[in-house]
Amino acid sequence: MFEDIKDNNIYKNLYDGQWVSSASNNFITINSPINEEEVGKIQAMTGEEVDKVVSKAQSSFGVWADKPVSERADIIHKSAAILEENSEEIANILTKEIAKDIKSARSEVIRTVDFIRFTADEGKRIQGETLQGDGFHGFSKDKLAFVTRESVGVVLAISPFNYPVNLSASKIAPALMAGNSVVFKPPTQGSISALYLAKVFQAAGLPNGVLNTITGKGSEIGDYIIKHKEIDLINFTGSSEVGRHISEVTSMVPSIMELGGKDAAIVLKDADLEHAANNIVKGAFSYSGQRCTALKRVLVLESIADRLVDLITEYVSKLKVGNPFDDVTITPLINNKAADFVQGLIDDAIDKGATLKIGNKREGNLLYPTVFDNVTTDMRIAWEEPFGPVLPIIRVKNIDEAVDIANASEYGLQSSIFTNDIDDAFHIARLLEVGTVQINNKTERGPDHFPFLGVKSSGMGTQGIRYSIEAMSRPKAIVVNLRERSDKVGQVK
Ligand SMILES: NC(=O)C1=CN([C@@H]2O[C@H](COP(=O)(O)OP(=O)(O)OC[C@H]3O[C@@H](n4cnc5c(N)ncnc54)[C@H](OP(=O)(O)O)[C@@H]3O)[C@@H](O)[C@H]2O)C=CC1
Ligand SMILES: O=C(O)[C@H](O)COP(=O)(O)O
Repeated sequence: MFEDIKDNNIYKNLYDGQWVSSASNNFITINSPINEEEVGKIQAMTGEEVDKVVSKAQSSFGVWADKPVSERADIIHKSAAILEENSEEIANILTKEIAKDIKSARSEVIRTVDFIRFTADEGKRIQGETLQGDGFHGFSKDKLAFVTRESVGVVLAISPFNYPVNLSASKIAPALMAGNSVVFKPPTQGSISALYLAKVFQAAGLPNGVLNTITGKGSEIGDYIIKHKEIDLINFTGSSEVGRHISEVTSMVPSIMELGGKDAAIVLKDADLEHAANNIVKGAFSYSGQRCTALKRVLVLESIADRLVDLITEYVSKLKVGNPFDDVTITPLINNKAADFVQGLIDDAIDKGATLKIGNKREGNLLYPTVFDNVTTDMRIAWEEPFGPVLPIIRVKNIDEAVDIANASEYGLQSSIFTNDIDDAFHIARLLEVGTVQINNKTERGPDHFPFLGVKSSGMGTQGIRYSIEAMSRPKAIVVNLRERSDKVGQVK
Protein backbone atom coordinates (compact mmCIF):
# COMPACT_ATOMS: atom_id res chain seq x y z
CA MET A 1 0.00 0.00 0.00
CA PHE A 2 2.77 2.49 0.87
CA GLU A 3 5.46 1.13 -1.45
CA ASP A 4 5.33 3.95 -3.99
CA ILE A 5 5.77 6.76 -1.48
CA LYS A 6 9.47 5.99 -1.01
CA ASP A 7 12.56 4.73 -2.72
CA ASN A 8 15.34 3.30 -0.53
CA ASN A 9 13.82 5.03 2.48
CA ILE A 10 13.80 8.38 0.69
CA TYR A 11 10.25 9.67 0.78
CA LYS A 12 8.75 11.28 -2.29
CA ASN A 13 6.02 13.86 -2.71
CA LEU A 14 2.52 13.56 -4.08
CA TYR A 15 2.17 15.66 -7.23
CA ASP A 16 -0.65 15.33 -9.72
CA GLY A 17 -1.50 11.85 -8.48
CA GLN A 18 2.09 10.55 -8.74
CA TRP A 19 4.83 10.08 -6.13
CA VAL A 20 7.77 12.05 -7.43
CA SER A 21 11.34 12.88 -6.40
CA SER A 22 12.65 16.39 -6.15
CA ALA A 23 15.22 17.63 -8.63
CA SER A 24 17.00 19.37 -5.76
CA ASN A 25 18.86 16.23 -4.68
CA ASN A 26 18.75 17.83 -1.28
CA PHE A 27 17.57 15.45 1.44
CA ILE A 28 16.64 16.04 5.06
CA THR A 29 17.30 13.12 7.35
CA ILE A 30 14.57 12.46 9.87
CA ASN A 31 16.05 10.94 12.99
CA SER A 32 13.95 9.51 15.77
CA PRO A 33 13.89 11.64 18.95
CA ILE A 34 13.96 8.31 20.82
CA ASN A 35 17.47 7.22 19.86
CA GLU A 36 18.60 9.33 16.90
CA GLU A 37 18.12 6.36 14.57
CA GLU A 38 17.23 7.35 11.01
CA VAL A 39 13.51 6.97 10.25
CA GLY A 40 13.93 8.03 6.63
CA LYS A 41 14.83 10.96 4.43
CA ILE A 42 12.54 13.56 2.96
CA GLN A 43 13.16 15.91 0.08
CA ALA A 44 13.79 19.63 0.24
CA MET A 45 11.76 20.85 -2.69
CA THR A 46 12.78 23.77 -4.86
CA GLY A 47 10.89 27.00 -5.53
CA GLU A 48 10.29 25.88 -9.09
CA GLU A 49 8.68 22.66 -7.82
CA VAL A 50 6.51 24.67 -5.44
CA ASP A 51 5.30 26.69 -8.44
CA LYS A 52 4.38 23.51 -10.29
CA VAL A 53 2.54 22.10 -7.26
CA VAL A 54 0.51 25.23 -6.66
CA SER A 55 -0.48 25.66 -10.28
CA LYS A 56 -1.42 22.00 -10.48
CA ALA A 57 -3.66 22.48 -7.45
CA GLN A 58 -5.21 25.55 -9.15
CA SER A 59 -5.89 23.72 -12.38
CA SER A 60 -7.33 20.66 -10.61
CA PHE A 61 -9.66 22.46 -8.27
CA GLY A 62 -12.52 23.11 -10.71
CA VAL A 63 -13.15 19.43 -11.46
CA TRP A 64 -13.24 18.60 -7.76
CA ALA A 65 -15.42 21.58 -6.84
CA ASP A 66 -17.91 20.59 -9.56
CA LYS A 67 -18.26 17.05 -8.23
CA PRO A 68 -21.54 16.43 -6.39
CA VAL A 69 -20.92 16.71 -2.67
CA SER A 70 -22.18 13.15 -2.18
CA GLU A 71 -19.37 11.86 -4.44
CA ARG A 72 -16.79 13.91 -2.57
CA ALA A 73 -18.14 12.44 0.67
CA ASP A 74 -17.80 8.88 -0.69
CA ILE A 75 -14.10 9.43 -1.40
CA ILE A 76 -13.52 11.03 2.00
CA HIS A 77 -15.32 8.11 3.68
CA LYS A 78 -13.14 5.70 1.77
CA SER A 79 -10.01 7.44 3.01
CA ALA A 80 -11.23 6.98 6.59
CA ALA A 81 -11.63 3.26 5.95
CA ILE A 82 -8.14 2.99 4.42
CA LEU A 83 -6.63 4.91 7.32
CA GLU A 84 -8.35 2.58 9.76
CA GLU A 85 -7.04 -0.50 7.96
CA ASN A 86 -3.50 0.85 8.15
CA SER A 87 -3.74 2.42 11.59
CA GLU A 88 -1.20 0.19 13.29
CA GLU A 89 1.51 0.79 10.70
CA ILE A 90 0.93 4.54 10.77
CA ALA A 91 0.85 4.68 14.58
CA ASN A 92 4.22 2.92 14.66
CA ILE A 93 5.76 5.42 12.26
CA LEU A 94 4.29 8.26 14.33
CA THR A 95 5.86 6.92 17.50
CA LYS A 96 9.25 6.54 15.85
CA GLU A 97 9.13 9.92 14.20
CA ILE A 98 7.87 12.16 17.00
CA ALA A 99 8.31 9.95 20.09
CA LYS A 100 4.62 10.01 20.95
CA ASP A 101 3.80 7.13 23.30
CA ILE A 102 2.33 4.29 21.26
CA LYS A 103 -1.04 4.38 23.01
CA SER A 104 -1.50 8.07 22.20
CA ALA A 105 -0.19 7.50 18.66
CA ARG A 106 -2.84 4.83 18.11
CA SER A 107 -5.52 7.07 19.50
CA GLU A 108 -4.33 9.95 17.28
CA VAL A 109 -4.85 7.77 14.22
CA ILE A 110 -8.22 6.38 15.30
CA ARG A 111 -9.45 9.83 16.30
CA THR A 112 -8.46 10.93 12.80
CA VAL A 113 -10.51 8.12 11.25
CA ASP A 114 -13.53 9.33 13.25
CA PHE A 115 -12.77 12.93 12.33
CA ILE A 116 -12.68 12.16 8.61
CA ARG A 117 -15.94 10.18 8.74
CA PHE A 118 -17.74 12.92 10.63
CA THR A 119 -16.40 15.49 8.14
CA ALA A 120 -17.72 13.52 5.17
CA ASP A 121 -21.18 13.37 6.75
CA GLU A 122 -21.19 16.96 7.96
CA GLY A 123 -20.06 18.23 4.55
CA LYS A 124 -23.23 16.83 3.01
CA ARG A 125 -25.37 18.70 5.51
CA ILE A 126 -23.89 22.12 4.88
CA GLN A 127 -26.39 24.06 2.85
CA GLY A 128 -26.85 27.55 1.60
CA GLU A 129 -30.03 29.56 2.27
CA THR A 130 -32.54 31.81 0.62
CA LEU A 131 -33.25 35.31 1.87
CA GLN A 132 -36.06 37.73 1.13
CA GLY A 133 -35.28 41.47 0.80
CA ASP A 134 -38.18 42.86 2.80
CA GLY A 135 -36.46 42.17 6.13
CA PHE A 136 -34.47 45.34 5.53
CA HIS A 137 -36.13 48.77 5.38
CA GLY A 138 -36.76 49.99 1.88
CA PHE A 139 -36.63 46.55 0.19
CA SER A 140 -39.42 44.26 -0.92
CA LYS A 141 -40.30 40.61 -1.25
CA ASP A 142 -39.42 40.88 -4.94
CA LYS A 143 -35.74 40.79 -4.11
CA LEU A 144 -34.61 37.23 -3.35
CA ALA A 145 -31.10 35.99 -2.62
CA PHE A 146 -30.06 32.40 -3.33
CA VAL A 147 -27.03 31.94 -1.13
CA THR A 148 -24.86 28.92 -1.93
CA ARG A 149 -21.56 27.84 -0.36
CA GLU A 150 -18.63 27.86 -2.71
CA SER A 151 -15.11 26.56 -2.45
CA VAL A 152 -12.35 29.14 -2.05
CA GLY A 153 -9.83 27.49 -4.39
CA VAL A 154 -6.40 26.31 -3.26
CA VAL A 155 -5.98 25.83 0.49
CA LEU A 156 -2.45 25.75 1.86
CA ALA A 157 -2.46 23.43 4.89
CA ILE A 158 0.51 23.74 7.26
CA SER A 159 0.60 21.52 10.32
CA PRO A 160 2.86 21.21 13.40
CA PHE A 161 4.99 18.31 14.61
CA ASN A 162 2.88 17.27 17.58
CA TYR A 163 -0.12 15.85 15.66
CA PRO A 164 1.25 15.23 12.16
CA VAL A 165 -1.62 12.92 11.25
CA ASN A 166 -4.55 14.44 13.12
CA LEU A 167 -3.82 18.13 12.69
CA SER A 168 -3.05 17.55 9.01
CA ALA A 169 -6.25 15.59 8.36
CA SER A 170 -8.27 18.14 10.30
CA LYS A 171 -7.30 20.69 7.67
CA ILE A 172 -7.24 18.47 4.59
CA ALA A 173 -10.57 16.64 5.04
CA PRO A 174 -12.75 19.74 5.65
CA ALA A 175 -10.93 21.63 2.88
CA LEU A 176 -11.68 18.79 0.47
CA MET A 177 -15.30 18.45 1.59
CA ALA A 178 -15.71 22.15 0.87
CA GLY A 179 -14.56 21.45 -2.70
CA ASN A 180 -11.08 22.96 -2.46
CA SER A 181 -7.82 21.54 -3.70
CA VAL A 182 -5.03 21.34 -1.14
CA VAL A 183 -1.33 22.06 -1.05
CA PHE A 184 -0.07 20.35 2.07
CA LYS A 185 3.17 21.37 3.80
CA PRO A 186 3.73 18.99 6.73
CA PRO A 187 6.08 19.68 9.65
CA THR A 188 9.60 18.50 8.83
CA GLN A 189 9.72 16.27 11.91
CA GLY A 190 6.42 14.51 11.22
CA SER A 191 6.68 14.59 7.41
CA ILE A 192 6.91 10.85 7.06
CA SER A 193 3.72 10.18 9.04
CA ALA A 194 2.06 12.99 7.09
CA LEU A 195 3.09 11.51 3.73
CA TYR A 196 1.47 8.23 4.78
CA LEU A 197 -1.70 10.21 5.37
CA ALA A 198 -1.46 11.83 1.93
CA LYS A 199 -1.14 8.35 0.42
CA VAL A 200 -4.31 7.32 2.23
CA PHE A 201 -6.29 10.16 0.61
CA GLN A 202 -4.81 9.38 -2.79
CA ALA A 203 -5.62 5.67 -2.47
CA ALA A 204 -9.24 6.55 -1.72
CA GLY A 205 -9.59 7.90 -5.26
CA LEU A 206 -9.03 11.63 -5.08
CA PRO A 207 -8.67 12.97 -8.61
CA ASN A 208 -5.06 13.74 -9.56
CA GLY A 209 -3.79 17.14 -8.47
CA VAL A 210 -6.47 17.75 -5.83
CA LEU A 211 -4.07 16.97 -2.98
CA ASN A 212 -0.35 17.65 -3.39
CA THR A 213 2.46 17.73 -0.84
CA ILE A 214 5.51 19.93 -0.38
CA THR A 215 8.33 18.87 1.95
CA GLY A 216 11.24 21.02 3.02
CA LYS A 217 12.16 23.15 5.99
CA GLY A 218 9.72 25.90 6.81
CA SER A 219 12.62 28.22 7.54
CA GLU A 220 13.92 27.72 3.98
CA ILE A 221 10.95 27.18 1.68
CA GLY A 222 8.09 28.37 3.94
CA ASP A 223 8.05 32.00 2.88
CA TYR A 224 8.12 31.07 -0.78
CA ILE A 225 4.99 28.93 -0.32
CA ILE A 226 2.98 31.31 1.85
CA LYS A 227 3.65 34.27 -0.45
CA HIS A 228 2.62 32.31 -3.54
CA LYS A 229 0.10 34.34 -5.53
CA GLU A 230 -2.05 31.33 -6.35
CA ILE A 231 -2.75 30.33 -2.74
CA ASP A 232 -6.32 31.31 -1.87
CA LEU A 233 -6.41 30.50 1.85
CA ILE A 234 -3.85 29.51 4.49
CA ASN A 235 -4.81 27.12 7.26
CA PHE A 236 -1.91 27.08 9.73
CA THR A 237 -1.33 25.41 13.07
CA GLY A 238 1.92 26.01 14.87
CA SER A 239 3.74 28.50 17.03
CA SER A 240 2.52 32.05 17.55
CA GLU A 241 5.89 33.26 16.29
CA VAL A 242 5.53 31.62 12.87
CA GLY A 243 1.80 32.47 12.76
CA ARG A 244 2.57 36.15 13.32
CA HIS A 245 5.27 36.01 10.67
CA ILE A 246 2.83 34.51 8.16
CA SER A 247 0.37 37.32 8.89
CA GLU A 248 3.07 39.91 8.37
CA VAL A 249 4.39 38.66 5.06
CA THR A 250 1.14 37.78 3.32
CA SER A 251 -1.40 40.29 2.21
CA MET A 252 -5.08 39.91 1.36
CA VAL A 253 -4.89 36.13 1.85
CA PRO A 254 -7.53 34.86 4.28
CA SER A 255 -6.01 32.72 6.99
CA ILE A 256 -7.04 30.54 9.87
CA MET A 257 -4.50 30.12 12.64
CA GLU A 258 -4.29 27.86 15.66
CA LEU A 259 -1.28 28.96 17.66
CA GLY A 260 0.36 28.63 21.07
CA GLY A 261 -1.26 28.67 24.48
CA LYS A 262 -0.67 29.10 28.19
CA ASP A 263 -3.84 27.44 29.45
CA ALA A 264 -4.57 27.99 33.13
CA ALA A 265 -6.41 25.76 35.59
CA ILE A 266 -8.16 27.85 38.22
CA VAL A 267 -8.94 25.84 41.34
CA LEU A 268 -11.48 27.21 43.80
CA LYS A 269 -12.02 26.40 47.51
CA ASP A 270 -14.94 24.06 46.99
CA ALA A 271 -13.40 22.01 44.15
CA ASP A 272 -13.15 18.24 44.32
CA LEU A 273 -9.37 18.34 44.73
CA GLU A 274 -8.67 14.75 43.75
CA HIS A 275 -10.64 15.18 40.54
CA ALA A 276 -8.90 18.51 39.88
CA ALA A 277 -5.40 17.14 40.52
CA ASN A 278 -6.04 14.11 38.37
CA ASN A 279 -7.23 16.25 35.46
CA ILE A 280 -4.45 18.76 35.89
CA VAL A 281 -1.77 16.07 35.76
CA LYS A 282 -3.29 14.45 32.68
CA GLY A 283 -3.80 17.83 31.04
CA ALA A 284 -0.30 19.05 31.75
CA PHE A 285 1.77 15.96 31.05
CA SER A 286 0.22 13.90 28.27
CA TYR A 287 2.66 13.71 25.35
CA SER A 288 5.11 15.34 27.75
CA GLY A 289 3.24 18.65 27.60
CA GLN A 290 3.78 19.05 23.84
CA ARG A 291 0.20 20.07 23.16
CA CYS A 292 -1.10 23.55 22.50
CA THR A 293 -3.96 22.76 24.89
CA ALA A 294 -1.74 21.36 27.63
CA LEU A 295 -2.46 22.89 31.03
CA LYS A 296 0.51 25.19 31.44
CA ARG A 297 -0.15 26.83 34.82
CA VAL A 298 -2.28 26.29 37.91
CA LEU A 299 -3.84 29.22 39.78
CA VAL A 300 -5.00 27.96 43.15
CA LEU A 301 -6.59 29.71 46.13
CA GLU A 302 -4.16 29.79 49.05
CA SER A 303 -6.52 28.06 51.50
CA ILE A 304 -6.49 24.79 49.53
CA ALA A 305 -3.09 25.08 47.86
CA ASP A 306 -1.14 22.77 50.20
CA ARG A 307 -3.54 19.89 49.64
CA LEU A 308 -3.73 20.39 45.86
CA VAL A 309 0.06 20.66 45.53
CA ASP A 310 0.48 17.42 47.50
CA LEU A 311 -2.01 15.57 45.31
CA ILE A 312 -0.47 16.87 42.07
CA THR A 313 3.01 15.88 43.27
CA GLU A 314 1.81 12.44 44.27
CA TYR A 315 0.12 11.80 40.90
CA VAL A 316 3.12 13.12 38.96
CA SER A 317 5.42 10.80 40.90
CA LYS A 318 3.44 7.90 39.41
CA LEU A 319 3.89 8.96 35.78
CA LYS A 320 5.99 6.51 33.83
CA VAL A 321 8.94 7.91 31.93
CA GLY A 322 10.87 6.31 29.09
CA ASN A 323 10.62 4.73 25.67
CA PRO A 324 7.38 5.65 23.83
CA PHE A 325 6.96 2.07 22.64
CA ASP A 326 6.47 1.08 26.30
CA ASP A 327 3.51 1.94 28.49
CA VAL A 328 4.70 5.45 29.48
CA THR A 329 3.40 9.01 29.51
CA ILE A 330 6.61 10.99 29.53
CA THR A 331 8.77 10.47 26.45
CA PRO A 332 11.76 12.27 24.92
CA LEU A 333 11.01 15.77 23.66
CA ILE A 334 11.04 16.41 19.93
CA ASN A 335 14.71 17.51 19.96
CA ASN A 336 17.52 18.76 22.18
CA LYS A 337 16.78 22.38 21.38
CA ALA A 338 13.27 21.99 22.82
CA ALA A 339 14.69 20.28 25.93
CA ASP A 340 17.25 23.10 26.36
CA PHE A 341 14.47 25.65 26.18
CA VAL A 342 12.41 23.89 28.86
CA GLN A 343 15.52 23.48 31.00
CA GLY A 344 16.08 27.25 30.72
CA LEU A 345 12.59 27.86 32.14
CA ILE A 346 13.26 25.38 34.98
CA ASP A 347 16.62 26.99 35.83
CA ASP A 348 15.09 30.45 35.83
CA ALA A 349 12.31 29.33 38.23
CA ILE A 350 14.87 27.77 40.58
CA ASP A 351 17.09 30.89 40.48
CA LYS A 352 14.12 33.07 41.35
CA GLY A 353 13.05 30.96 44.33
CA ALA A 354 10.24 28.67 43.16
CA THR A 355 9.80 25.52 45.24
CA LEU A 356 10.76 22.43 43.23
CA LYS A 357 8.31 19.68 44.25
CA ILE A 358 9.47 16.98 41.85
CA GLY A 359 11.54 16.58 38.69
CA ASN A 360 14.33 18.65 37.21
CA LYS A 361 16.05 15.54 36.02
CA ARG A 362 17.28 15.20 32.45
CA GLU A 363 18.78 12.56 30.20
CA GLY A 364 19.49 14.22 26.84
CA ASN A 365 16.14 15.26 25.39
CA LEU A 366 14.20 13.22 27.98
CA LEU A 367 12.99 15.54 30.74
CA TYR A 368 11.34 14.08 33.82
CA PRO A 369 8.01 15.64 34.81
CA THR A 370 8.65 18.72 36.89
CA VAL A 371 6.33 20.61 39.24
CA PHE A 372 6.99 23.97 40.88
CA ASP A 373 5.04 25.47 43.77
CA ASN A 374 5.15 29.13 44.84
CA VAL A 375 5.78 30.38 41.33
CA THR A 376 5.63 34.16 41.10
CA THR A 377 4.85 36.45 38.22
CA ASP A 378 8.47 37.56 37.78
CA MET A 379 9.41 34.08 36.62
CA ARG A 380 9.51 33.17 32.92
CA ILE A 381 7.59 29.95 33.60
CA ALA A 382 4.58 32.02 34.70
CA TRP A 383 4.17 33.37 31.15
CA GLU A 384 6.11 31.41 28.55
CA GLU A 385 4.84 28.28 26.82
CA PRO A 386 7.28 25.44 27.65
CA PHE A 387 5.89 22.78 25.27
CA GLY A 388 7.44 20.31 27.70
CA PRO A 389 6.72 18.49 30.98
CA VAL A 390 6.87 21.30 33.51
CA LEU A 391 3.96 22.69 35.52
CA PRO A 392 4.07 25.93 37.54
CA ILE A 393 1.67 26.45 40.45
CA ILE A 394 0.85 30.03 41.40
CA ARG A 395 -0.97 30.66 44.69
CA VAL A 396 -3.59 33.43 44.57
CA LYS A 397 -5.52 35.30 47.28
CA ASN A 398 -8.88 35.42 45.57
CA ILE A 399 -10.83 34.86 42.36
CA ASP A 400 -10.09 38.35 41.07
CA GLU A 401 -6.36 37.78 41.29
CA ALA A 402 -6.73 34.42 39.51
CA VAL A 403 -8.69 36.02 36.66
CA ASP A 404 -6.22 38.92 36.40
CA ILE A 405 -3.23 36.60 36.11
CA ALA A 406 -5.04 34.29 33.70
CA ASN A 407 -5.94 37.24 31.46
CA ALA A 408 -2.54 38.92 31.66
CA SER A 409 -1.13 36.22 29.38
CA GLU A 410 -0.46 37.10 25.75
CA TYR A 411 -2.25 33.82 24.91
CA GLY A 412 -5.96 33.02 25.01
CA LEU A 413 -6.58 29.42 23.98
CA GLN A 414 -8.45 27.66 26.80
CA SER A 415 -8.83 27.67 30.60
CA SER A 416 -10.17 25.23 33.15
CA ILE A 417 -12.13 26.06 36.27
CA PHE A 418 -12.50 23.50 39.05
CA THR A 419 -15.37 24.21 41.43
CA ASN A 420 -18.67 22.76 42.56
CA ASP A 421 -20.36 26.16 42.39
CA ILE A 422 -21.89 26.56 38.94
CA ASP A 423 -22.54 30.27 39.55
CA ASP A 424 -18.87 30.92 40.28
CA ALA A 425 -17.91 28.77 37.31
CA PHE A 426 -20.07 30.74 34.88
CA HIS A 427 -19.10 34.08 36.36
CA ILE A 428 -15.40 33.33 35.95
CA ALA A 429 -15.88 31.71 32.54
CA ARG A 430 -17.42 34.94 31.26
CA LEU A 431 -14.42 36.94 32.46
CA LEU A 432 -11.73 34.75 30.91
CA GLU A 433 -10.23 35.94 27.62
CA VAL A 434 -9.98 32.56 25.89
CA GLY A 435 -11.67 30.60 23.12
CA THR A 436 -12.99 27.84 25.39
CA VAL A 437 -13.51 27.40 29.12
CA GLN A 438 -13.70 23.88 30.53
CA ILE A 439 -15.61 23.49 33.78
CA ASN A 440 -14.30 20.62 35.92
CA ASN A 441 -12.18 19.15 33.14
CA LYS A 442 -8.71 19.55 31.72
CA THR A 443 -8.25 21.79 28.71
CA GLU A 444 -8.52 19.86 25.44
CA ARG A 445 -9.55 20.27 21.83
CA GLY A 446 -12.02 17.44 21.46
CA PRO A 447 -14.63 16.35 20.76
CA ASP A 448 -13.66 17.50 17.32
CA HIS A 449 -17.03 18.87 16.27
CA PHE A 450 -16.87 21.48 19.04
CA PRO A 451 -15.55 24.90 18.03
CA PHE A 452 -11.82 25.21 18.58
CA LEU A 453 -10.28 28.65 18.57
CA GLY A 454 -7.82 30.90 20.30
CA VAL A 455 -7.96 34.63 20.96
CA LYS A 456 -5.07 37.11 21.31
CA SER A 457 -1.78 35.39 20.31
CA SER A 458 -3.48 31.98 20.29
CA GLY A 459 -5.00 32.32 16.88
CA MET A 460 -7.65 33.60 14.55
CA GLY A 461 -10.66 31.95 12.97
CA THR A 462 -12.45 28.88 14.25
CA GLN A 463 -11.93 25.20 13.53
CA GLY A 464 -13.99 22.15 14.48
CA ILE A 465 -15.61 20.03 11.81
CA ARG A 466 -18.52 22.21 10.65
CA TYR A 467 -16.66 25.39 11.57
CA SER A 468 -13.67 24.26 9.51
CA ILE A 469 -15.76 23.49 6.44
CA GLU A 470 -17.44 26.88 6.74
CA ALA A 471 -14.13 28.64 7.31
CA MET A 472 -12.72 27.10 4.13
CA SER A 473 -15.69 27.97 1.95
CA ARG A 474 -17.55 31.18 1.25
CA PRO A 475 -21.11 32.22 0.65
CA LYS A 476 -22.12 33.32 -2.82
CA ALA A 477 -25.35 35.22 -3.33
CA ILE A 478 -27.30 35.22 -6.58
CA VAL A 479 -29.95 37.90 -6.25
CA VAL A 480 -33.16 37.74 -8.27
CA ASN A 481 -35.05 40.97 -8.68
CA LEU A 482 -38.60 40.16 -9.71
CA ARG A 483 -40.57 42.68 -11.70
CA GLU A 484 -43.20 44.46 -9.66
CA ARG A 485 -46.77 43.32 -10.48
CA SER A 486 -49.92 45.27 -9.73
CA ASP A 487 -52.57 42.74 -10.91
CA LYS A 488 -52.90 40.75 -7.66
CA VAL A 489 -51.69 41.57 -4.15
CA GLY A 490 -51.98 39.86 -0.81
CA GLN A 491 -51.25 36.44 0.59
CA VAL A 492 -52.05 33.31 -1.41
CA LYS A 493 -53.24 30.41 0.71
N1 LIG B 1 -3.44 26.06 18.82
C1 LIG B 1 -3.23 24.88 18.27
O1 LIG B 1 -4.13 24.20 17.79
C2 LIG B 1 -1.85 24.29 18.22
C3 LIG B 1 -0.72 25.04 18.40
N2 LIG B 1 0.51 24.48 18.33
C4 LIG B 1 1.68 25.30 18.59
O2 LIG B 1 2.74 24.91 17.71
C5 LIG B 1 3.99 25.00 18.33
C6 LIG B 1 4.75 23.70 18.20
O3 LIG B 1 4.70 23.21 16.90
P1 LIG B 1 5.91 23.45 15.85
O4 LIG B 1 5.75 22.45 14.77
O5 LIG B 1 7.19 23.52 16.58
O6 LIG B 1 5.55 24.91 15.34
P2 LIG B 1 6.26 25.79 14.23
O7 LIG B 1 5.54 27.09 14.23
O8 LIG B 1 7.72 25.80 14.36
O9 LIG B 1 5.96 25.01 12.85
C7 LIG B 1 4.65 24.75 12.42
C8 LIG B 1 4.66 24.49 10.94
O10 LIG B 1 5.03 25.69 10.24
C9 LIG B 1 6.09 25.42 9.35
N3 LIG B 1 6.85 26.65 9.15
C10 LIG B 1 7.89 27.12 9.86
N4 LIG B 1 8.29 28.32 9.36
C11 LIG B 1 7.46 28.60 8.31
C12 LIG B 1 7.36 29.67 7.39
N5 LIG B 1 8.17 30.71 7.42
N6 LIG B 1 6.39 29.61 6.47
C13 LIG B 1 5.55 28.56 6.41
N7 LIG B 1 5.61 27.51 7.24
C14 LIG B 1 6.55 27.53 8.19
C15 LIG B 1 6.84 24.29 10.02
O11 LIG B 1 7.67 23.63 9.11
P3 LIG B 1 9.05 22.95 9.63
O12 LIG B 1 8.65 21.83 10.52
O13 LIG B 1 9.68 22.54 8.38
O14 LIG B 1 9.80 24.01 10.35
C16 LIG B 1 5.67 23.44 10.48
O15 LIG B 1 5.12 22.73 9.41
C17 LIG B 1 3.68 25.36 19.78
O16 LIG B 1 3.84 26.73 19.98
C18 LIG B 1 2.21 25.00 19.93
O17 LIG B 1 1.54 25.69 20.93
C19 LIG B 1 0.66 23.16 18.09
C20 LIG B 1 -0.43 22.38 17.90
C21 LIG B 1 -1.77 22.89 17.97
O1 LIG C 1 -1.98 20.41 18.75
C1 LIG C 1 -2.52 20.47 19.81
O2 LIG C 1 -1.85 20.58 20.77
C2 LIG C 1 -3.95 20.13 19.74
O3 LIG C 1 -4.69 20.97 18.96
C3 LIG C 1 -4.51 19.79 21.05
O4 LIG C 1 -5.34 18.73 20.89
P1 LIG C 1 -5.73 17.86 22.15
O5 LIG C 1 -6.27 18.80 23.17
O6 LIG C 1 -6.74 16.92 21.66
O7 LIG C 1 -4.47 17.20 22.62
